[in-house]
Amino acid sequence: MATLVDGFGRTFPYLRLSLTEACNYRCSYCLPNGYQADGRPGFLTLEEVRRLVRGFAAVGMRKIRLTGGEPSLRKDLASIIAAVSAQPGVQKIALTTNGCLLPRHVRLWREAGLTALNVSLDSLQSARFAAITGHDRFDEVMEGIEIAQTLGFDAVKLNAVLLRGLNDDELPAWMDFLRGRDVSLRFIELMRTGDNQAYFERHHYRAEALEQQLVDAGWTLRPRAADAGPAREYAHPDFRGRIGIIAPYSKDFCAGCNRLRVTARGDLRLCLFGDFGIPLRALLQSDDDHDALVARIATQLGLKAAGHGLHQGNTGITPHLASIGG
Ligand SMILES: Nc1nc2c(ncn2[C@@H]2O[C@H](COP(=O)(O)OP(=O)(O)OP(=O)(O)O)[C@@H](O)[C@H]2O)c(=O)[nH]1
Ligand SMILES: C[S@@+](CC[C@H](N)C(=O)[O-])C[C@H]1O[C@@H](n2cnc3c(N)ncnc32)[C@H](O)[C@@H]1O
Ligand code: SF4
Ligand code: SF4
Repeated sequence: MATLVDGFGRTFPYLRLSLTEACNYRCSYCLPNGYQADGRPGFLTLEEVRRLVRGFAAVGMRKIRLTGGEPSLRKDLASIIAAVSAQPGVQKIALTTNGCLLPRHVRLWREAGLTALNVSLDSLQSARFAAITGHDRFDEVMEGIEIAQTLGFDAVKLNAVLLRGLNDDELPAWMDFLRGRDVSLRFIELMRTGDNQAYFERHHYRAEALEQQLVDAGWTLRPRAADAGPAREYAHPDFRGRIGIIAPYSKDFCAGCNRLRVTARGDLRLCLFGDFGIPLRALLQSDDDHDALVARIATQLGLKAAGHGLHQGNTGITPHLASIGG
C-alpha cells in the first residue's frame, strides 16, 4: 500500500479538503464580517472532487475530512460524500461543520457514507454562542448533536475555540455535559491568522492553563496512536466523554503532523500556515491526468516544512481559517 513520507519521517494518511470558502456564520475569530465573495471562479465541482480524492487515495490517504467555510452549504454535499466514499482506499470520511444544518441533513450524510462528525460549539450558553458566532442557532446545533449520536458514527467530536474573556470559564459546565455522553470535546487554542491579530492579542488563552485544570480535577492523558495527529486526549473514570486539547503553540505539536490540505479551489497546501499553494485544478479536468496528479502530490511533499512559524508571528498566506478549512 502506498504511503507518503516527508523528509522528517512523518506519514500522511489524512487529507483535509475544503469544499467552499462561504459561510453563514460570522465567528468573531474567523469571519467577523461574514463571508465576502471575491468574484473568483467557483469551488471544486463534484467531478473534480472525485478525481482529486482518487489521486490522494492512490498516494495513501485513508481519511478524508470535508471542511470549509461551511461545507454543509454545498447543495451536493451528500453526493460528494458518496463519491468520496466510493474511492478505493478511502476508509474514513469525516465532516467538520458549524452544525446548524445537522437536524435537516445529518441522516442523509450518514446514509451517503459519512463515518465521523466534528461539530463546532464554542459555548454551552445560548447567548454567548450567538455573540461569538453572530448566529442565534444554538438550539439547532444541540438538536443536531443529539440526533448524530444516535446514528452510529465512529466518532462525534465537538470543537470549542478557547477565548479569553468570552468562554474560558465553562470547564465545569462542559464536564457536566460530558458526564453521560459518549462524545469527545476538543478545546482548540486560538490561532493567530492574517486577519485576527488584534483579536488574538485580546482573546488568546493558553491551552496549557486549561490542561492544568483538567489534571487537577483527576483527568489523565490517554495513550495516543502513532497516527493520531496533534490533539492530546484526556479521560476520567467518572465521565463517559473525553476532552482533547489542540495546542498548536505547544512544543512538538508539528512533529505529529499527519495531514495535507486542499483548498476549495484546488490548491494543495502543505501546512495550515504555509507560504504558498500548489495548483492541482488543471489536473482534475480528465481521468487521463491521474498519473500526473499523483506525481505532483508526491514531488511537492518534499517542500513541506518541519512546522508552522506561528511563534515568530508568521501566519503564512492564511488570512483566516475559512480560507483553507482549518
Ligand atoms: N495548527 C494546526 N491546527 C490544526 C490542525 N488540524 C486541526 N487543527 C485545528 O483544529 C481544528 C479542528 O479540527 P477538526 O476539523 O475538528 O479536525 P481534527 O482536529 O483533525 O479532527 P480529527 O480528524 O477528528 O482528529 C482545526 O480547524 C484547526 O483549528 C493542524 O494540522 N495544525
Ligand atoms: C474553519 S472552520 C470550518 C468548518 C466549519 N465552518 C466549522 O466551523 O466547524 C474549522 C474549525 O476551525 C476553527 N477555527 C477557525 N478559526 C480559528 C482560529 N483562528 N484559531 C483556532 N481555531 C479556529 C473553528 O472553530 C472550527 O472548529
Ligand atoms: S469557524 Fe467555521 S462557522 Fe465560524 S466563521 Fe469560520 S468557517 Fe464559518
Ligand atoms: S501547523 Fe502545519 S506542520 Fe504543524 S501540525 Fe498543522 S499542518 Fe502540520
